[in-house]
Amino acid sequence: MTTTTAEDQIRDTVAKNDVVLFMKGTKAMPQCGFSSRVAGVLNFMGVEYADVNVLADAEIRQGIKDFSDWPTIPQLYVKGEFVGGCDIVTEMTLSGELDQLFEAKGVTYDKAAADKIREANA
Ligand SMILES: N[C@@H](CCC(=O)N[C@@H](CS)C(=O)NCC(=O)O)C(=O)O
Ligand code: FES
Repeated sequence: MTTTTAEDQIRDTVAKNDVVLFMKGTKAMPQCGFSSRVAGVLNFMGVEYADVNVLADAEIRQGIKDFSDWPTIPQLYVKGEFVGGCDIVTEMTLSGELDQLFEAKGVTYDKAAADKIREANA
């Protein structure tokens, strides 16, 4: 008999999707401002990503914190690597580091949209 743990599910999800956002709510209907901000950036930048609603599963909600050793939600993963939460993703968007990461990892995104976010926050 095999059992699927939250950790197995998390590993599988980040292995199968280039970009994954563990968040509260969904990309279409975020349930917290921090999750909403990161989903909003990814949506605006036209990034294809899987959204995992931690509010739907208490074991995933805890499991993702153990997986990354990071205490909060949202959590962004690119090509299996933990990138950060809301503060880090916001800073990386404004500094252009997120663009660099997507380019280095071969993730398609709309550079003009990223520039617009930076112009609006300059
Ligand atoms: N400073 C954090 C803000 C995120 C945050 O504080 N999240 C809290 C409230 S949504 C959280 O996940 N708490 C643990 C939990 O709700 O399981 C970031 O940059 O992502
Ligand atoms: S759910 Fe209250 S701050 Fe995120």
